Amino acid sequence: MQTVYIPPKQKTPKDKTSIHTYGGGVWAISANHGKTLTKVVQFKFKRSRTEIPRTQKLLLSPQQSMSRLPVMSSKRVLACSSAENAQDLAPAQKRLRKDADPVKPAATVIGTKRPALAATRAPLSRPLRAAGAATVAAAPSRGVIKQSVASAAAKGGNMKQPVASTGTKTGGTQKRNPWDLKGKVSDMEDKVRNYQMKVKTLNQENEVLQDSVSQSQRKMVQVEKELQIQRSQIGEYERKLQVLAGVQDELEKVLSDKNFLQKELTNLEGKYKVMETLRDSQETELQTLKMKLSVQESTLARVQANLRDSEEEVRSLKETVAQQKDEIYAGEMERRRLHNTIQELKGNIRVFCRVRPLVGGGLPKHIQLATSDNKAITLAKTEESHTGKTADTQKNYNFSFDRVFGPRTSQQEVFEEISLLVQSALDGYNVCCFAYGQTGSGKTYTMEGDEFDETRGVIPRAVQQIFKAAGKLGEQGWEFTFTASFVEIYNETLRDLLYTGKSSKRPEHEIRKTASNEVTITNLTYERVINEDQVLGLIALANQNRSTAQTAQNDRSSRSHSVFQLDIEGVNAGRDVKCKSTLCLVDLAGSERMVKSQSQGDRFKEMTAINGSLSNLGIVIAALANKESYVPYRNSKLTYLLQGCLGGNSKTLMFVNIAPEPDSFGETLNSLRFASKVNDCVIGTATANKK
Ligand SMILES: Nc1ncnc2c1ncn2[C@@H]1O[C@H](COP(=O)(O)OP(=O)(O)OP(=O)(O)O)[C@@H](O)[C@H]1O
Repeated sequence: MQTVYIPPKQKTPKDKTSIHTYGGGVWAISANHGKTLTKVVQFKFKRSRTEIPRTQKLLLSPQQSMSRLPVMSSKRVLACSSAENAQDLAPAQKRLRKDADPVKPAATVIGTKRPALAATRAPLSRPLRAAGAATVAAAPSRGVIKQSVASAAAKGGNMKQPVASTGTKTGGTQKRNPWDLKGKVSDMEDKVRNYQMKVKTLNQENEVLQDSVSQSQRKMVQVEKELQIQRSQIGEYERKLQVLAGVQDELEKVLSDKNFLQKELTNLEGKYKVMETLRDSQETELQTLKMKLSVQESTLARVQANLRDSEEEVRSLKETVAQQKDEIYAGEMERRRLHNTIQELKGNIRVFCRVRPLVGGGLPKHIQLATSDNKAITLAKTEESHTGKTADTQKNYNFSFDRVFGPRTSQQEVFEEISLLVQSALDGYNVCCFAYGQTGSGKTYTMEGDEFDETRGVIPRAVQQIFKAAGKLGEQGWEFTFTASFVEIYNETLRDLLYTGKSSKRPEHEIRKTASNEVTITNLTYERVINEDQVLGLIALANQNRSTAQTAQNDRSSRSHSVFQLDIEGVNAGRDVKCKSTLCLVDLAGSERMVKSQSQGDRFKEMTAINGSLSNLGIVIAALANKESYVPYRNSKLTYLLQGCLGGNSKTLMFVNIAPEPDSFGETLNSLRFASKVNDCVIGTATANKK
């Protein structure tokens, strides 16, 4: 007989080691997840009075323990199949430890010489109570386990109480006498049978528990799968949560925007109300305006009807105007024709005589002007008797001219007589007006005059008339261009009076005739002018430039001819008519004789040139009057320059200016004689330069 038990003093260590039976062995499994598995087997055989003297303690790994499990026949065994099983059973062990007393991990093996007693391998997971009652750690059902344990405990309790077949009883069990070995053997055999039945029962329970464990494992696998699914779902939920967090942020932003928009909406609503009010007022105003508009439209309709009538009237008037323009043009042409006829009747070369007033006013006795008309002048000379015995004789020199102006004749009256000639210049006729007379006789006064309006001479007044008449002709479709030049002839040398460059670089000039037989001067300034002021400016410039060489009698201007020319070109595009003419205004040099001036040197040269040019002027005029085949224009610069204005295609006016002083009698007589010769000339009929 042998008895296996765990001594009460061997407590389960507080290091959470649990005790299990397996394979007929008793196992102490530490709490480190079964990695350290201690096999505790304690056999205590009581053979007669012999006691197994020593306790055997084995420390094995789970694998070793599995391969070296001892065989236990009818002993209580604590076992563990493997570390893995130990891990699986750990939670149940914890529960068991709460109920069971701690079991000392060490096991004492009694009777190691009888391992065959544990031949039947016990099923896994059968923890035992320290007091001998076994507890199954990995029981699938707590109730089952407890029941089994209770049963085992009850049986264990019986196990601890040896049955005495013979002998005295101790505690209800008959105690056999020491010598009753047979009885003892019988008791032991009973015990063995009990244990075998118990083992059988335990094996059955163990199978049930294994089934339960495998079910639990399957469930656990399923639970793990579910756990995995739930984890993945959790992951999915977390992702969704993140998305939802983003959505929440968006939502917050949207809410913020919404609040902002709400405020904006509130503001806009306020503005909208204001606009509505404004709209209402504007609608009212619009209605008023519509009413006004309808009134205006009706008015407009009336006005448009009136306008149509007016347009019709305007068309009619335009036709009338055009007709009248034609009539005006025809009248203008007729006026020109008549004007030209009158000029021709008056003679294409006319002579006006003008007597300068005396310094103190009045008229000297030797100059007598006709009172009947203004065309005669008598120069009377009283000749004293050489013997003194006879009375003084008076010799009269009578001259008649186209017009004689007395000393009181104003500049305006003088100009009125020549204004018709100036008009001819715009009609396309060449017009030449020159002043002849001795120095100081009033030539410059007649041609240029003074600065003031009343005393202005022929040139400024002619220029004024030209531009005024050109403006009026513009209404009839005429467009004019004017080109001015101012040249001085001194000692038969041409000088540009409009020159503005350095005097050292003053160019020389020559008179040339163009292919169209027009006279032109090389290197001369031809200034395009568009109004009267420009021309007056040029005249002022010319006066500045004019040479003023002083002499005993007068300045140089007296001994030079100044020629102002205004070239006029007119175009009437509507009637396809052009005209071209030149207005030539000449202030001749003084015509006094050399004897009187007692000229010497340069003065003599000057006078020779002057007399030459003036006498040549008379010769040319006479040649023209006599219709000679050869007219010596080129004998002097003056006649050469005035060739275009003196020919048959021009209207010429000569002023003969006479000084009233008695000592100028001779020069006056000479001037009047010269003028009378010119006046007797009848130059051919002038024709307008029209194309
Ligand atoms: N009709 C006039 N009424 C008033 N003063 C006049 C008249 N004619 C000439 N005079 C004056 O007589 C003076 C001499 O006249 P002006 O200079 O015109 O003579 P001129 O013939 O041009 O002399 P020159 O040949 O030297 O140029 C000037 O002071 C001028 O103002």
